[in-house]
Order: sequence, then structure tokens, then C-alpha cells
Amino acid sequence: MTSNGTHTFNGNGVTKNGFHHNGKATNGEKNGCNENSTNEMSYSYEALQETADYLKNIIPLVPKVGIICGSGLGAYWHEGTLADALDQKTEVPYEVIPNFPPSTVKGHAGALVFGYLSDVPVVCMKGRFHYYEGYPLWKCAMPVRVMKLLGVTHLLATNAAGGLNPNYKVGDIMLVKDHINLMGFAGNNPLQGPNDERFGPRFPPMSQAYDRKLMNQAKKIANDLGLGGNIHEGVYTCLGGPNFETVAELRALKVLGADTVGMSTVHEVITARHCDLTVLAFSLITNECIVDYETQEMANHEEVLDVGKMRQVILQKFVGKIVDYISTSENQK
Ligand SMILES: O=P(O)(O)O[C@H]1O[C@H](CO)[C@@H](O)[C@H]1O
Ligand code: HPA
Repeated sequence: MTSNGTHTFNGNGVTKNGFHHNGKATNGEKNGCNENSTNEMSYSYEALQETADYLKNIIPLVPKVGIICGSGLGAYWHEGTLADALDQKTEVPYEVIPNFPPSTVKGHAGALVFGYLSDVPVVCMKGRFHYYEGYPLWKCAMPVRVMKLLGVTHLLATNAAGGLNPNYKVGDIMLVKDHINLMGFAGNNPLQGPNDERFGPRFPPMSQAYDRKLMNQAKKIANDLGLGGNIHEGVYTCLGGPNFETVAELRALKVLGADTVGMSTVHEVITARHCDLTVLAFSLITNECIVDYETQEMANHEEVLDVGKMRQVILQKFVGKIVDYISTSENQK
């Protein structure tokens, strides 16, 4: 335990279940992956149960809400992130958790942080897994299934995104009312491979992926926090990255109906809805997308991080109140 009361696990004595840090099996066994003859396609239910059991043994709470901290909400190691603000924290680095891939983005924190936010037990993913890191989508989204097995009922997925909608300004928040699964258009989906009905159905609907009641409440909360002029509802789309988009690509995305663009979230939400988690997601607009050839500025990751830090205090209040609402509205059922 550190002086601020945070428990951090170093994983002594923990086996990584046959996976190297690149997620490949090390001992020739199946190691928790359902495999067909050519590809690893998913983690088995049992492997994820083992991951959840490991965590249950070391954490003193049952998380109700899972929060994915995107680049705008403290995915990086710096002071004052949302995960830092939890009460009675227990921090578990990804590298000690059986079956977890390591986070490879430079400076990206890689830890599950358990604790209380607004007196509600939560788990924060401090740093997420992206497709551009070289992980398949099912691996990127695996922590969502682990959250489900831990007892989480609600997923709050946050991201940093470029604003395509000309009404959006840097620092604004867009509640995601829908997404366009562009990688799915190309046949890439986190639910590909064998389906285990214990998680969810083979063909899950995705027409109401984002919870309308939670979105309405989040808008009210934003208004109460004085964010009335900075809150929007729109459509998020995810490309694989890691390069930022060309002008022609951004113009095409606009025509398709996207309001923001990023490199995450969609596969996490699909996985969450598959296992029946209630989902709220929002984008922090960290840059305006450049849709003309005259502009000299270029999208860059430093700007994304700076805007995230600039907005972290208000975003934490926003998330704290949403979590409080989730717990009180559930209690009233
Ligand atoms: O979606 P999050 O993780 O918030 O991060 C966004 O910011 C990074 C680009 O700057 C990309 O990883 C993009 O997806
Ligand atoms: N494009 C893709 N991903 C992003 C962006 C962007 O403009 N900003 C933050 N993440």
C-alpha cells in the first residue's frame, strides 16, 4: 500500500497463462483461446472467467460501472486523472493480470483501477487496447467481457475524437447516439469466430446500442454543470488508425453521416451490447477535422492529449454525476 492508500499489485507468483506479451501462446497449448486451424479467434469463456476470478480474489469490491478512460480522460500517466480520483483505490497493472495484453501506446497507462466514484463501486480501464497496436478487435475488447464477469452492469466508454460536424468546437462533448462500424464494413468485427451463448447471442441487434435514458440524463447533467453550449449528440465512427485521416477520407465520412472520428470504442460497445451491458459513450472533441486542402494545421496526438488535460476536471465531475445517477436510478427500480 502506498502513502495515498492505493494498493498496487505486482503480480508476484502470477502466471500469464501461456501468453507472451504479444498475446501469443508460449507453450503450444490452447491457453484460453478458441482457435480454428489458422487463427486465434477469441478468448474462451473459461479463460476470461479465470481472469475475473484472479481479480475477484484481490479486489475488495464488486464494480457496478465500468469506465474506459480514453485519451481525453486520463489514459496517460499524468496527475489528476479520473482513476486517480477514485476513493479506496486498488490498481492492478495489465501485465500482472492473466490473459491481459499489455498496453503498447507510448505513455499510455495500463492498469485496471478499482475504487469508489460518487460512493459507487467502479472499475476504470486506465488505457485501452487499440487495433493499431496490432491486436485483433476481439482482443481489444476483451476487458469488457471481464468487466461483465466481475459484475459490471453499465459501461461508460469515453474517447478523444476529431470533430467532423462543423458545429463542434474543441473541448466540446458529443454523446454518442449511434456509431458506424466502418471496420465491420470490411468484414472485421470483435464478435467474429465461435460464439459462446454464455456471453450473448450469435446475431445481436445493434439498433439501440446507446441507452437513451442515460443520454437524456447526461444532457441534463451537462446543463447543470454549465456545459449546455458544449454538449451534442451525434454519430461516432472508428477507423483502424494509426494515421490520422486524409481530407478525402474525412469528406467521405461526413457524407456517410459521421459527426466524430476516432480509433476506438465501436468494438468495445459491440462487445458490451452482446453481453447485455447498458452503454453510455461520449467523445471529447480534441481537434477539428481538416476538410480542406488550404489549412496548414495538421492533426496530432499532442494536441489530443493537451485538450484532454485541459478538460479533465470538468469531465471528471460529469462522469461522477453520471455514475451517481446510474446507481440511484437502479436503486429506485
Ligand atoms: O480513442 P482514444 O483511446 O480516446 O484515443 C484517440 O486518440 C488517439 C489519437 O490521438 C487514438 O488512439 C484515438 O482513438
Ligand atoms: N481522427 C482519428 N482519431 C482521433 C482524432 C482524429 O481526428 N482525434 C482524436 N482521435
